[in-house]
Amino acid sequence: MKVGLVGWRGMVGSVLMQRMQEEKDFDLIEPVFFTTSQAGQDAPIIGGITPAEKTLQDATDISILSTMDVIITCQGGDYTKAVFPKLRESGWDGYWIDAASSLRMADDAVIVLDPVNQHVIKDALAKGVKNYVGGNCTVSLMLMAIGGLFEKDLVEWVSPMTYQAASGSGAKHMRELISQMGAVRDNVKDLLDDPASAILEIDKKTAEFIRSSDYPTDQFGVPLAGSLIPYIDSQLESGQSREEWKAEVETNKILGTSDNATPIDGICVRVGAMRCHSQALTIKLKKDLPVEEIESILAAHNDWVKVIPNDREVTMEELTPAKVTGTLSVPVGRIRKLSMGPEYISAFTVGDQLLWGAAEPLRRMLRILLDK
Ligand SMILES: NC(=O)C1=CN([C@@H]2O[C@H](COP(=O)(O)OP(=O)(O)OC[C@H]3O[C@@H](n4cnc5c(N)ncnc54)[C@H](OP(=O)(O)O)[C@@H]3O)[C@@H](O)[C@H]2O)C=CC1
Ligand SMILES: N[C@@H](CC(=O)OP(=O)(O)O)C(=O)O
Repeated sequence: MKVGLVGWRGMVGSVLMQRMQEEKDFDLIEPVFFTTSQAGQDAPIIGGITPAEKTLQDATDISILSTMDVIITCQGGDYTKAVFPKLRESGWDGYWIDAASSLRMADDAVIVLDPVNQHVIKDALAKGVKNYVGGNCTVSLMLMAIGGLFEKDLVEWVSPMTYQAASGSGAKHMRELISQMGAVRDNVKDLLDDPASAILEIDKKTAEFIRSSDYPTDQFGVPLAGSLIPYIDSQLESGQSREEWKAEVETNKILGTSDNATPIDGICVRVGAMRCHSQALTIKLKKDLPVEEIESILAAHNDWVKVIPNDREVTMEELTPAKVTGTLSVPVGRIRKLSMGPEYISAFTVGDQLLWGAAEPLRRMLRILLDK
């Protein structure tokens, strides 16, 4: 299979390349590397495979793109909007696998997260659907964590309150978060070095610095380190942010449930984590189940979810971005009955936003096509 790779050197694309090497996907495909800015430069040798096309191909050239059996793009929504319609209009009938959100809600596209919706993907393939799009990171990570409850039709509604990492905004934002962290410390270094200095002086100097124009905020526009940003993506008429809107529409589409049957709504917040999104979930179940049964349903759902007992020490060790970052593990813990009633439970989950949140569902979709 000739597989065109677009966006492979970006942040999501690089994670995809890493995973494809680890899983030896390159042994099974004929890769062709595309670029929007470096056409003609040397193509990379990834996974020990020298590509047949030894130079980077122009990612806007419809005639070259249309010779691909599959195109995987992590290039972003603007690229998809500019190239995809022209490619289809040219008569190209290959498989389009995309990380961007632009095509997600289109009728002829499936949102892919195969540990959760393999049946939806298989049905779509049988019907000849050719467009497969990765879901929003918070949505995919929530479903990897509590997919078992949805599978057993136990969920009446969910309210996810998110703690989203800087990586969701892109590589430059990750760099800025670290710059902010370093700047905060540098600003009070002398006071920190002096054990006799007053904490309120350190605090005052820090607060003034974070609010000042000297604080590096070119990317986020406002402070993140030492603060947080309670708004992600654009503003909608409904009062939701676009990120919040995605929770309900994408979850229901992934699950193949019609008319947004399961309400899912909460507030999305950016925090100073690097690449792991966390979410505190309030879940109303359709019936009262013992916590042990809920835990075993969650644990049995897929190979990556890991139920963390609601114990202080284990939770502090296991249920954090610091622990999970760079791994495919999706721990879920803090599972307990809430005082609102026996059907109301809490849960807290963490997942790597670039792996299950972005690259991994795309990689696995390619594998599904290869195994077809
Ligand atoms: N960030 C995220 O968390 C998520 C992102 N996505 C989707 O993936 C898209 C891409 O995101 P992301 O990977 O963060 O974007 P990046 O900005 O890291 O990469 C996008 C493109 O920028 C170009 N580029 C220019 N300069 C550089 C450089 N110095 N290093 C690497 N690439 C460079 C590359 O294209 P070229 O080679 O053509 O110049 C690259 O493919 C998003 O727009 C979004 O649609 C989806 C889920 C999560
Ligand atoms: N919006 C997400 C990242 C992202 O790219 O989402 P989407 O794929 O839905 O555009 C975040 O900021 O964390």
